[in-house]
Amino acid sequence: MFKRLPGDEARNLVSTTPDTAIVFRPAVVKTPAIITFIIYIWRFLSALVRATWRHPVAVAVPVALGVAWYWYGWPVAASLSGTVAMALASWAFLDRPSFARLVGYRLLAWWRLVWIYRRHWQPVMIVSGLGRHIRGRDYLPRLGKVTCTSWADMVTVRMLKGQAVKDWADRTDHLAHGFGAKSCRVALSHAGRLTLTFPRSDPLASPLPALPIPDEPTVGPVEIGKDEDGRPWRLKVHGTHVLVAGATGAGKGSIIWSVIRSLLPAADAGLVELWALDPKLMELSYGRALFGSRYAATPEECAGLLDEAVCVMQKRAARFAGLQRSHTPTVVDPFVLVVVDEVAFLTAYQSDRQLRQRISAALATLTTQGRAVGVGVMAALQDPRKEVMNIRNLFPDKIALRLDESEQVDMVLGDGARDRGALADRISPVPELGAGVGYVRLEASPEPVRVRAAYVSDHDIRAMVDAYAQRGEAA
Ligand SMILES: Nc1ncnc2c1ncn2[C@@H]1O[C@H](COP(=O)(O)OP(=O)(O)OP(=O)(O)O)[C@@H](O)[C@H]1O
Repeated sequence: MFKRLPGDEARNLVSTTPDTAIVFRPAVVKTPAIITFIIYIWRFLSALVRATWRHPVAVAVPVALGVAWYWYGWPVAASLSGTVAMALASWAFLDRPSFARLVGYRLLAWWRLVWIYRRHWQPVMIVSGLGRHIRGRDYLPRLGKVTCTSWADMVTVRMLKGQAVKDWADRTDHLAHGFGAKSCRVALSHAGRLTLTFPRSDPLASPLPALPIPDEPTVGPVEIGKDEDGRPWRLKVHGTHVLVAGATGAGKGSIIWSVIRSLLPAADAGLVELWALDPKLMELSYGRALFGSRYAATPEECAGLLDEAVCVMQKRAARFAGLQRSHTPTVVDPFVLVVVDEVAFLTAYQSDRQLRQRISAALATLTTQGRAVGVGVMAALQDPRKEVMNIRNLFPDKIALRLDESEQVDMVLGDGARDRGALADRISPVPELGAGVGYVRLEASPEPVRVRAAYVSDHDIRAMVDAYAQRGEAA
């Protein structure tokens, strides 16, 4: 026997099917044909005005050709279109970047809007659960503008009322596959509006050679690679602390060495001091001469060097107190960058408990108080779990290179970073494709940015040592 549910009787009473006792017929109000006609004409005219307003050139070209055909016949129209096509082809040939910016990417964006996004919008939204089909009506998020760059499509979307960014972030896989892309990133642009980024190609797929050493001493954001838009990746090291996390072979060394490389002229001019802690005795020992006496490898030496850095910091803080609130690098008070390779060797894997506590306390002191007085820490580590690195949140700026597990991404970059598209666990383990590739999340911006560090080879490091260690000795 089926259980009778409350309301079953009412369902039989109020029914639209003719075999039940009481037949309920909803009133049908017929809309006069003229009103429907006016609505369609209105929609057509407003779409026409909108298209002319938004795409004046795209509308003017076919209209001009149509007018030429009508008034002067098809040969004139054909030769006119030939001339326009030739002019565009020569423009593309002579100045590709400006042609791509002003014509190419706009045409591509229009084509992809029509052929990819508008065509698949309804099924992708319904199947992914971002749209609803209720009583024969579709309620879909509004597809906005599509903009193309050299590597990706940026699609603006107006969310349905009541939707949250997380609803979209949870469905990036559905969106990517639905629109034929490898991945999708979600960013909030305004209240209720999102920008979805669908990469078409990977501009960071090939390794970058080491960047030239700057001509002028610079402590400001240093150029160490490229971001996904093809712009130089400039990392701020003065006035912050940077944590670099990545599995073995992820390319942590390329970030450390690219930063050191770009600070060399400033170090040479006395505006920067590079202090190196190299408990693995692998990475930094290669350029040991660049650090002079500020190089430590054994845990005891590392603890000593960190204590020294805390001392410098505290003396400066005492001198600056009440006089200045931020640090400007000078020869008297240079910016001190403490570089720590594999910090977990000193904090988690260190068997001597007292030494471990001393090192952790020094690192915590530097990362909480150092940046205002010109002492920064840049630490690299493989395993970002809290048990291994309990002070990871004290680093304002974080970089996640290739990681082994998806949960580690948020551990490094902060909550929600993976949902926003920082897929560090999906970076290729093949060094040519993925080493040095990562996501940066800066203190000032919650959006993770995909980047690739330039590769500083052993040969480059030797050349750096030859050029700058000798100068340091001579000075
Ligand atoms: N930016 C880069 N671009 C291209 N290839 C790179 C880059 N960085 C590193 N590689 C390649 O990847 C290999 C591993 O790099 P690296 O030793 O720096 O990784 P790591 O993260 O420091 O690893 P580990 O923690 O084991 O020391 C290098 O030998 C090099 O061939």
